[in-house]
Amino acid sequence: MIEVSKYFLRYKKIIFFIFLQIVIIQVFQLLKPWPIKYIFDYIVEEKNLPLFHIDHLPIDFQLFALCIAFVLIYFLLGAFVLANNITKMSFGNKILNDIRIDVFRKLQKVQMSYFNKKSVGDLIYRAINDTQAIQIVATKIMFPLFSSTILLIGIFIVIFQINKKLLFVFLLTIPFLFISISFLNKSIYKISNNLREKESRLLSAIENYLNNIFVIRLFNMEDIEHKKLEVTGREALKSNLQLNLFETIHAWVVNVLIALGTSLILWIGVRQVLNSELTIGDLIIFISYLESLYGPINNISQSISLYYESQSGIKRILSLLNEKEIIVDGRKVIKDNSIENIEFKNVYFSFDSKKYIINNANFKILRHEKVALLGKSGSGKTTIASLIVRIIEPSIGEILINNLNIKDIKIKSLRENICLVTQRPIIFNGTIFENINYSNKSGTRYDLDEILEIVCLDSFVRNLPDHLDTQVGEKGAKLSEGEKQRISLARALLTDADVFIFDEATSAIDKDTQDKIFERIMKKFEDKTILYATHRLENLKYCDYVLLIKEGKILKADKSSLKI
Ligand SMILES: Nc1ncnc2c1ncn2[C@@H]1O[C@H](COP(=O)(O)OP(=O)(O)OP(=O)(O)O)[C@@H](O)[C@H]1O
Repeated sequence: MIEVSKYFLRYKKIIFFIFLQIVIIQVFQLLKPWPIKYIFDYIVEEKNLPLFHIDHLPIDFQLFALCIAFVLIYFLLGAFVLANNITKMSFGNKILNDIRIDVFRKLQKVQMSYFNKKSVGDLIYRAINDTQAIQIVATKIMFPLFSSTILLIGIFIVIFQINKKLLFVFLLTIPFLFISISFLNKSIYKISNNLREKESRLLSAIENYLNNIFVIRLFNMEDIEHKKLEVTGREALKSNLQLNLFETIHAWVVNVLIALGTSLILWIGVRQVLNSELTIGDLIIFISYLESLYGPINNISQSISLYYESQSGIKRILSLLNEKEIIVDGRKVIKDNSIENIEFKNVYFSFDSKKYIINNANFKILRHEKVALLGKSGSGKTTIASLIVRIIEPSIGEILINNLNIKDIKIKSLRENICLVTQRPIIFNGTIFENINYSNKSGTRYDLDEILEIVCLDSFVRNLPDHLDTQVGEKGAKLSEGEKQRISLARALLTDADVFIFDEATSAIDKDTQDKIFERIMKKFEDKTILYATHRLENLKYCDYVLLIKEGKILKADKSSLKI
């Protein structure tokens, strides 16, 4: 709870305002039956009201005033409840937003190995559902608990003034209520924990299904996949039913105990009225308070169950927010166009701390050099590229840029100056222009003609009816793999990076087009440092020398020594 409280403390003023509204609301709640009491005890008995020195006024007018007061109390109560709900909702949404932003920020910082351990479905569940647990603490636990406590105290004070004997009878039922509630809460906590895990598993299964729908069809796996989904869905449903069942039993036990207490109080109260120990007006107040008295107790019990339910969500969110294996940002900024060298010094890298993918890498790339990273599939080319832009970090050794440890450099500055084009192009749902212009933070609509020509997309775009404003579909569904790669390349070339890393960025493009693209890039970006990963020997003609990766070792090689 202490860790969660920082989200609340940011809104101290709003919280104070909400508490104030709650106090006013509870005062109106307590006032509700009083006009009726006065009508029965004074107007019906044709006595003058003791209130507000209005005993000289006619009885009709006093009755009218009490009727107006009755309506006014309900009107003002409703108005304050409305204002309170709006304030609570906006506060709850603010907290939810803050936590979600922190979750997304954290996801940007955690080591990539974190994503090996967690499925996307699980992460979506944490970001959407688990974050709501903290919102629930605020809106459905903290405030209802406060308002119920205030109302309970108010009711106890008033009833104590009216009739101590009845209050004592009522108080007897409370321990039974709480004992049974805490017993049921334990079961609810266990089931809700289980339900969260199952629902997160179901979300992962659905996400997996939707992502792989193409392969599922190709291999006629529909029936098997549907069965898997059915089993996961059934498990989630079972937990959901269990939770529902326990919540219903919970409400049942509470209601029976409430009925028991109420009948006891009525039994004694009515007899007191018959013996003239209690006025009818007081009994009306009493019965009315009884109804609202059990409301707060019920609220408190529900808040306790919700507290237990929300614990598992909060735990899951905190485990993500407290994840220790993060990439810590550096402080030093690289000036634009100033990268003189990139050096690997005794670098080892392993995804699982067992086998080193990169095994004592030592090399230095100098300014303006064009370097090919050559290696078989799975040899570690992407790993080297990811290390340079600090998507992952060396297990041992150092990477230096301008003789500065990469860990000391601000990540933003690093990635502004070194641009990586990934092997698998990442395309967003939007237009071609939006996809290419993504890297342009200024928002101005650049003239893309030159870039389009370099990546051989000019005639393709020209022939489209909507040209650059053509929608590409979800993940670029309306484009070929080669077109996606060229859009991804264009996006990178639009940046003002000092170093470009192309990780097999043209692997899906035909040889002639690829040659044209390479030639144009090398000419246009002659003054840039370029590292490109490839497993095709014919691509070596554009480099000054080759870094050859074999079994995790990296050797510098002359391209003429390799058979092209
Ligand atoms: N997230 C990961 N977790 C565990 N192992 C991984 C992960 N990503 C890659 N690997 C392993 O690391 C090794 C190097 O992978 P990498 O992607 O760097 O190779 P590559 O040379 O780029 O291959 P390709 O030419 O096929 O793209 C491979 O054996 C791969 O199985």
